[in-house]
Formats: sequence, C-alpha cells, structure tokens
Amino acid sequence: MDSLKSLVSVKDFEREAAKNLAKGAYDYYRAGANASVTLQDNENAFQKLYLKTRVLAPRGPVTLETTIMGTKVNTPICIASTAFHRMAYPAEGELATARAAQAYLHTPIKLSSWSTTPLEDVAAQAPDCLKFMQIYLSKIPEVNKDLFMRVKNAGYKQLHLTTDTQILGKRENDVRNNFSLPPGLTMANYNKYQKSHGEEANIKSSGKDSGLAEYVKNHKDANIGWEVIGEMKRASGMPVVAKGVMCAEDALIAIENGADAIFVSNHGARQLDTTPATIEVLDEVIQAVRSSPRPTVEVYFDGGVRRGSDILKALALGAQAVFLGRAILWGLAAGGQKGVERVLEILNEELKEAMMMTGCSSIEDVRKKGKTLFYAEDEIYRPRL
Ligand SMILES: Cc1cc2nc3c(=O)[nH]c(=O)nc-3n(C[C@H](O)[C@H](O)[C@H](O)COP(=O)(O)O)c2cc1C
Ligand SMILES: CCCCC(=O)C(=O)O
Repeated sequence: MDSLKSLVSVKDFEREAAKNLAKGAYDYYRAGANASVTLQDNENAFQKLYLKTRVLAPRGPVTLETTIMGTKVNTPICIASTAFHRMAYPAEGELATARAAQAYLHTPIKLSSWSTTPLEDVAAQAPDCLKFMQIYLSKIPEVNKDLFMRVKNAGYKQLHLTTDTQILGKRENDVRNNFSLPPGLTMANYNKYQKSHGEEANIKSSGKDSGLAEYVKNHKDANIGWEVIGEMKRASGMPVVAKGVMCAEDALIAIENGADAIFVSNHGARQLDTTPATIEVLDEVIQAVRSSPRPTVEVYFDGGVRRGSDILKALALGAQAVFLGRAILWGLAAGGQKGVERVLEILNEELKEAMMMTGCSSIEDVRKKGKTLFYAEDEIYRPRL
C-alpha cells in the first residue's frame, strides 16, 4: 500500500483501491447503469459552474459548522449509504467506516440497510455522530416494522427511503460477473429475519443475471407508492427523507406526502442512464421546495462529488448537506478506517480552501445568492438542450 499521506485526491484513492479490490468488487463499486453516460456526467457537470474568486477579502477563521434538521454538526460533508462495506475491507467493513466518522469531526453517517455489519454494531462505533439509516423495504411487513424499531433504539435520527430502486438498473459488469456476495458475507441486518421470517439475507446469483438484480426482483417490495412515507413515519415515529428525487414534480409530491426532507440523487448514476447530473437538477428541486407549502424543508445532495469545490457548489445552490458515496468506498478499500479518515480530511480541507478563495468564512456565507457562483442572465447554469 502506498503511504496514505502520498494520496492527495479522491482520484488517487480510487487508483489505490483498484489495486486492492477483487475484480468483481471493483466492478460493482464503480458501476453505472447501461452505458454509464450519467456516471461521467455526474462528475463533469460540476465543471459547468464557475466559482467567483474574491481577493484580499476580509476573513476570519473558516468554520464548516452547520445544522441538519436542527442538529448541530461540524461539517456539511456526510457519508452516503453504500451497501456491502466488507467487500471493500473484509476485516471490519462498516465498523471501519463508522470509526472514521467518529474520529474525523464526528462526520454525519448514513448506513445502508444492506450493510454487511448489523446496524447496532455500526452505531456503537459512532456514538457522537449524527446517524441516518437508509431503507429498502422488504416484502415482509413485520421485517420492516422490526427494523424501524431497531434503527430507532440504536440512535439513528432519520430514515432515508430510497425511492429510485423499484427495479435494479442494469450494471453490465455485474451481469457479466454474475454478481454474488463473497462467501461468509450477508446482509447482516436481515440475519435475524432469515430465522424468524424466512427472509433471505444472502445474495447469490442463479448464474443467469446479477444476483443483486435477482434479489431485488424476488425480495424487495416494489409494490409501493408515495403513501409509504406516511406509513413509515407512523410506524417508526421518525422523520422520513425521500432519497432519489430528480425533478420539481416529484419534490412537490414528496412534500405533499409528508417527506421531512428531499434528497436529490440519481443513485450515483446506477439506475437510469442518461438522466441529467444531480448538480444540474439541484436548483430546480430547491426552487420547487421553496415555493411549496413547506418552503423550509431541507434538501440534501449526492452524486459525483470528488472535490471540495463540488461540495461548495452544491451548498451554494442551497443543499443543506452533501453526501459522499464512492469516495468513501475508495478510502475504505485503500486503507480501512485511516483511508476513510484521509478522504474526509482531503475533502473538508479542499472545501475550506475553496471557501477562503471565494471570500467565505462560514457555510451561511456560501449560501448567500451570488456570492460564490457566477450567474449567467440570472440562470444558475445553462441547460444543455
Ligand atoms: C457501490 C454502491 C452501493 C450503493 N448502495 C446503496 C444502498 O445500499 N442504498 C442506497 O440508497 N444507495 C446506495 N448507493 C447510492 C449512494 O447512496 C449514493 O446515492 C451515490 O453513491 C452517490 O454518488 P457517488 O458515488 O458519485 O458519490 C450505492 C452506491 C454505490 C456506488
Ligand atoms: C437494491 C440495490 C442495493 C445496493 C445498491 O443500492 C446499489 O448497488 O446501488
């Protein structure tokens, strides 16, 4: 392993991770849907937004402190939900990710419901972090109900319902590789339900398709609509966030149905290919929320974030928090807990540098309209078509 200090960007971490990962694991983490057009676009679209340099501007010390749904956090940069961390770092998986979050600024962390470590064990490693739980619903209602109670008891503060995965996007390498979980790994939150309810906790391809696509077809509840947000709120007593919103229409429907926050995401470009990049729809979604009956609903963001300047741009457009998917996985595969800590450090430091050079000393400053971004004829970005 190269010394982690010699890795200075998220791209460096991806190269290092690729050396450590088995082909099937790297292919899975890297995958976009179909031709991966949006995978590239998610990263590249940030380049269409230009930052406004401010020189010799008075500035005090820079702080990244902000709030997420009323809770104070040290940084708006959060860890996104990605499945199966023990494929990246078998010894500790999600435990290493959570320890890194705890060690570096008490970074807010979201766990995938398809983690390879039980949610209670992960929560115990990040006692001082704001914790969110991502939810995929099982076809078995009692499993979902019990899961919500476990999540709440373990100290997670929000449920993030992933709304864009009724069917699985076609990730071509996963189909070619007949993606299966490596022996010994399971969807650990479901181990208990395998015994009690006959729920499947393993992912094993039949040899005809990606095992993940087969699992989604056979075990995930695809028969849900927007009413599920209210049902989840009632069953859990927790705020529910709609993750996967990509247009104004869906933002408004989510708000009508009681969503407590809106999460702009195209699932890291792994579901529908040739959608816009997430940064391209962020403004549309935020404007819709601000003109809705509940204008103060927060908007969270992920997709293609590889640089501190990407984060600055999402915050400047009005995102309350910005989440990292693959960047964290590359850190984990390159160096376990220390690798994740270093990725978090790189991006937090890059964000601070970008703030200093745009004359911002706080996240509040970043959000002031027109302060950090160039605007063209009052449009924040020019649509491609
Ligand atoms: C390998 C991998 C696994 C993922 N697993 C989940 C998951 O279990 N649940 C979920 O809601 N999103 C999942 N996502 C999507 C992420 O939460 C997030 O939306 C996406 O990774 C953000 O894009 P980025 O990777 O470019 O940062 C996954 C993404 C990747 C790359
Ligand atoms: C239903 C998919 C589970 C993992 C995931 O979200 C992903 O691979 O993108």
